[in-house]
Amino acid sequence: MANVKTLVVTGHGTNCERECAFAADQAGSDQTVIAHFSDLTSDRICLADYNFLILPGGFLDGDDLGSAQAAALRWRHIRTRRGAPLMDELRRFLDGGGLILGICNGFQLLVKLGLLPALGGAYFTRQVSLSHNDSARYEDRWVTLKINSASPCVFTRGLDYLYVPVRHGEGKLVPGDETILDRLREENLITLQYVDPQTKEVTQAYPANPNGSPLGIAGLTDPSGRILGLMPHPEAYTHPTNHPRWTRGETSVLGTALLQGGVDYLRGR
Ligand SMILES: NC(=O)CC[C@H](N)C(=O)O
Repeated sequence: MANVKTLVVTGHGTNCERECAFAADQAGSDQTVIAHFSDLTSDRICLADYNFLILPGGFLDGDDLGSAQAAALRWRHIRTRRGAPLMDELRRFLDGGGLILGICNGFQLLVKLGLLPALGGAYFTRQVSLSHNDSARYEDRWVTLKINSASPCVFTRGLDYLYVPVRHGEGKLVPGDETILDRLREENLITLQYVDPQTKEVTQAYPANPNGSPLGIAGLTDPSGRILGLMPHPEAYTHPTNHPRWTRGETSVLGTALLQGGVDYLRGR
């Protein structure tokens, strides 16, 4: 039974690292560390010592050049103090069976690094982007999500619907070419979709879909199912009283369930 060692990477404008670490602990992570990005490059922190990497939400580099765009370049081109490219460590982390969860700004980083969706196993090749919401506004409210049970994603096993908050300005998925949406469907890499809260039908219509993402795409996985990126914030729903209508007795599956799925997978359950 593997110990779950979680690394939450912060710095350069992230703002959800403490919530993410709290949710990881709640999901049963044995060891959870919040580290600045520079700790990775100064070799104070080594990715190889962890098996669960969380890229939290926030405003990396102030969303200048587009959300997570500069951060993706930083990850892609920086070397650690020992001289090795950080990307080599990330590759080894994935080859070694590590899990990655990217939330909101973290999801934006994963697509801009080309780690999601990795259609056809083409990792580190950018195939989609996340860009400005159709509303041209920052959207900050709760949404209903449907989970695709046919997806290989290890985080969402056993879940059907989630009710969680979104807070983003750039959440609309933009495919790199006209074949991508079909391929995402065929390879079952669409893990989470916005649905109408009444009919539970997948929707591209505002406001149930906060950004106009095609096919209601709210979250994607990779072919291994060990990487999940999503625009909504599961780590913001860790207690029943986070639910906007808890005083009326309303409740639902906590967002923590997603992190729990990752922890259970690492434990071999
Ligand atoms: N909460 C977030 O992570 C927001 C991500 C990004 N800054 C956006 O507005 O789209």
